[in-house]
Amino acid sequence: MSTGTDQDFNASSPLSSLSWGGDHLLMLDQRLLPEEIVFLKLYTAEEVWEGIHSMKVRGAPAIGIAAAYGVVLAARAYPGALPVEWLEVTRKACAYLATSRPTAVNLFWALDRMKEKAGQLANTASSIAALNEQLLAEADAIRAEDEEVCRRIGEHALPLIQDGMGILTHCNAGGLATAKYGTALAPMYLAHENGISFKVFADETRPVLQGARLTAFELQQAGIDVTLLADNMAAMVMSKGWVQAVIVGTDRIAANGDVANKIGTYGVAVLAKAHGIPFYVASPLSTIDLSTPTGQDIPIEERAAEEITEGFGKRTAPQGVKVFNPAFDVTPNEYVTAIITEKGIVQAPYDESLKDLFADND
Ligand SMILES: CSC[C@H]1O[C@H](OP(=O)(O)O)[C@H](O)[C@@H]1O
Repeated sequence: MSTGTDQDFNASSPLSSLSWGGDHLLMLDQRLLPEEIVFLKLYTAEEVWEGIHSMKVRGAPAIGIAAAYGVVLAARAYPGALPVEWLEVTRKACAYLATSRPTAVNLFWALDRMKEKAGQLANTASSIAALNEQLLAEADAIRAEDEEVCRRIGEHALPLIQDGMGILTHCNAGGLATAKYGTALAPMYLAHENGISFKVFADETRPVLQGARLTAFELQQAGIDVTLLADNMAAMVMSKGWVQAVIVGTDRIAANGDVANKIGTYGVAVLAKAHGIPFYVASPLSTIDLSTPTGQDIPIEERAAEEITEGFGKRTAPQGVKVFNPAFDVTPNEYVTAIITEKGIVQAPYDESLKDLFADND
């Protein structure tokens, strides 16, 4: 396990995906990027559920943060004065928001934390208004902690980026997927701020095009050299010697180090291994799920056929054709060179090194 420096950095996504507006959650509609920048004011847990499910907000940490504020909105809507009823409202909101998407463990991690906090608060002799203020403070803390966690991931990963390197990434694990900085993109922002010269190759990441629409957008805005690739081009750029490292994010890491991430990541990992290129996964501890034994136990979301048959705004496949649209795949741990966390970089054997990360949390 390595230890990072205490550098700070300001660069990140040019836009914040989520912020609290006093009585609403302000959510950037990421489905409209990069052409349109539209912020939505959400006033109910139902609107937050829909924002997560339809991917207006996406990215494991951002999904967890949005859900936390969704619980706050539900609690604030309780009209009564009984803490026991208030607690029931918050618990129902947590269960409801947990149905919005199945794979990113940050959603359940954040909701479990909000549920635990609500349980603690309901046992105090506070007014409902005070309970709501303290529950909001917990959602704010989840957001603020994620920002610090991503910054630390950037610091620990910084030594992996040297002058002249080419780095390939898949999907979007940038500031838009988190509170700020991102996970996989955090070291890229920090390296750029430190004057390191490197190139990024961003897979467009079909079918929702998070790489083209979000990663290319974020990095271009930050002045980072980014080249957009169709997903079937990764092998060629690796064969040309243009890529010296792959850095991706993740939605859930199982206890054995298997990594669930955006569909297509597994293929990139196999290609990286075939070309002798290190494959790094940037992950907050909140995305590591020791209660899930292996990658085969991770629920993989399947999304609507239209994301594939009409993803570019026009039909590109025959009516009635069968479609398989898994939103994630699982990269077996043997393809993972190292996992970069806010506590440092860990390597195999992951069933031990991941457990050690949580040892001093007990
Ligand atoms: C920093 S988490 C980013 C992670 O989430 C993305 O999935 P989605 O856009 O469907 O929420 C993708 O797997 C990214 O690697």
